[in-house]
Amino acid sequence: MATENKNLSEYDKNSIPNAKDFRFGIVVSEWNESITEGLYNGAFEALLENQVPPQQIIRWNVPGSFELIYGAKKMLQTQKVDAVIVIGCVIQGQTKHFDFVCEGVTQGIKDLNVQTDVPVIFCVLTDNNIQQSIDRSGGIHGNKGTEAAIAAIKMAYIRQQASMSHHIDNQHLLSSGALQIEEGSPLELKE
Ligand SMILES: Nc1c(NC[C@H](O)[C@H](O)[C@H](O)CO)[nH]c(=O)[nH]c1=O
Ligand SMILES: CC(=O)[C@@H](O)COP(=O)(O)O
Repeated sequence: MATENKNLSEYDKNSIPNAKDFRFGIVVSEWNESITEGLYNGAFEALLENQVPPQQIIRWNVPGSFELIYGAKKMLQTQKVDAVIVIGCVIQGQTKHFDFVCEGVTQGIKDLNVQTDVPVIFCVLTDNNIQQSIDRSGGIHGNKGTEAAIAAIKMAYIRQQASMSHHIDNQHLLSSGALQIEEGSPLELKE
């Protein structure tokens, strides 16, 4: 379904896990600032609406969308967060630079999702013109920042559940004797 057939800001509030204990990082590109600020506001408000305290939301700015990769990587390395949202707006110019920036950011953020344990949500508009960006950052098609915040909550919850099930599996295996960990082993569970 294309964006023009859905509102990016609409979501079923009953389907959203409780997010009050999650911490979120948001890395925001300064290129096309009027658009990225609108996307950030959509994301920030959606997190607040789902009980995330503002003090649990960390914002960093980077020069452009290509720097979202490094910014997200350093946030993951230095901050205790349950998900990161990267926000950018790339608009077609006169040259092929658009293609390289879009492809580079897409692949870079994909790589972070593969290589690290914390989900990184892709909130980067890749538009033909500024009107398309306006329409998707609080305009007629809603706000992609809102969509990204909801995705971040859902992915943080999936990460939390996966971690808990892994721990339960270990406990079950230990209690059943199927898994034996030598004393002093780095795998030894500390109570
Ligand atoms: N043209 C756009 C850019 N270009 C800048 C790059 O993202 C990058 O900052 C530069 O190449 C230095 O590494 N960035 C956007 O976010 N949006 C654009 O439309
Ligand atoms: C995505 C870009 O870097 C692009 O907007 C820059 O414009 P131009 O291709 O005209 O240099």
